[in-house]
Amino acid sequence: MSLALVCMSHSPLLEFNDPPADVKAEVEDAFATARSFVHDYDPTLVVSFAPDHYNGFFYDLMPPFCIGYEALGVGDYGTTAGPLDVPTPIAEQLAAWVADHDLDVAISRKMEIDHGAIQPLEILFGGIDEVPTIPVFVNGVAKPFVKMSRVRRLGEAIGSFLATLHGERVLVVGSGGLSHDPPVPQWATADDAQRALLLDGRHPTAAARDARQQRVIDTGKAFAAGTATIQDLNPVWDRALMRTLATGDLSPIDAMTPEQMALDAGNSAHEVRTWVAAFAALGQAGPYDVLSSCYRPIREYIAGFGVMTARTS
Ligand SMILES: O=C(O)/C=C/c1cccc(O)c1O
Ligand SMILES: [Fe+2]
Repeated sequence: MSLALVCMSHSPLLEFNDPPADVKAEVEDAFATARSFVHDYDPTLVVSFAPDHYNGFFYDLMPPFCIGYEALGVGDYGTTAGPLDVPTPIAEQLAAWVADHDLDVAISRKMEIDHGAIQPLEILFGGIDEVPTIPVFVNGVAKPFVKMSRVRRLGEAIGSFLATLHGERVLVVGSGGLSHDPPVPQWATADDAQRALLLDGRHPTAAARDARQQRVIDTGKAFAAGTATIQDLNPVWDRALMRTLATGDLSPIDAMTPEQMALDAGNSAHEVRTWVAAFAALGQAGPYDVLSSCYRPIREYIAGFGVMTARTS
């Protein structure tokens, strides 16, 4: 049984802030390469590892991982709102398999997902319900964070299940990272209004959503102009991680700690957990080859921006 993988940074600023034309063209090329890879592979099932940014998961109940049995996009930053085509019986079997492999994963029969999960589906497939998709939430924003070894083990457990699905062509997607520090509030430093959002800010008014998003868009513009106070991108860290993922030996990642990751690469660098889970899943089908790999630090997007495709050898 073979598996295929696309890992990509996401940024809600793709449609709002423009980097220099050559950089934008490089990103478009990387997306086109990934699209063509996916088109040739022609997946029958997608498993999407993605974080959330306090649009679907809040501190009233924040799991480290959650498998969606049904899911819908919330429509932040102009992304598609509405239901995904989730194959519920397969998602249920997946959750049972993962539980049987000693991993404690939440499930949701109504998972609300944001740009983190929606953007790759739109970019790769042109829509959110084109191919049956099981969304797997991997917390990459809200402390506390589980160990990286736990993320690797989740990916391995999911990959070992996918390897049993004869007759399916499964694409695993990891969405997020790499180094970046967008102005997502942190509980410890949040004011009262921000804490209310972090606690249970589901379904904001359009005005509240616009205000929140405008702050991020403005920060991206200021970051590009050199006037933002957020932590800088770290291309050395990003490229090193991409090299490790490409080797097929993910064991060095177990030593990464959340504290050091945030210091080195920003508070949202934890989103790389999705890449680690996706590569760990891919590795369960045997050795793999990275077929394309592209990287640019892009301040306009507030993202160390990487796109990788890989496939079982
Ligand atoms: O508005 C948010 O919550 C997040 C914005 C953002 C900005 C840049 C890169 C990312 O991965 C983001 O999620
Ligand atoms: Fe993000």
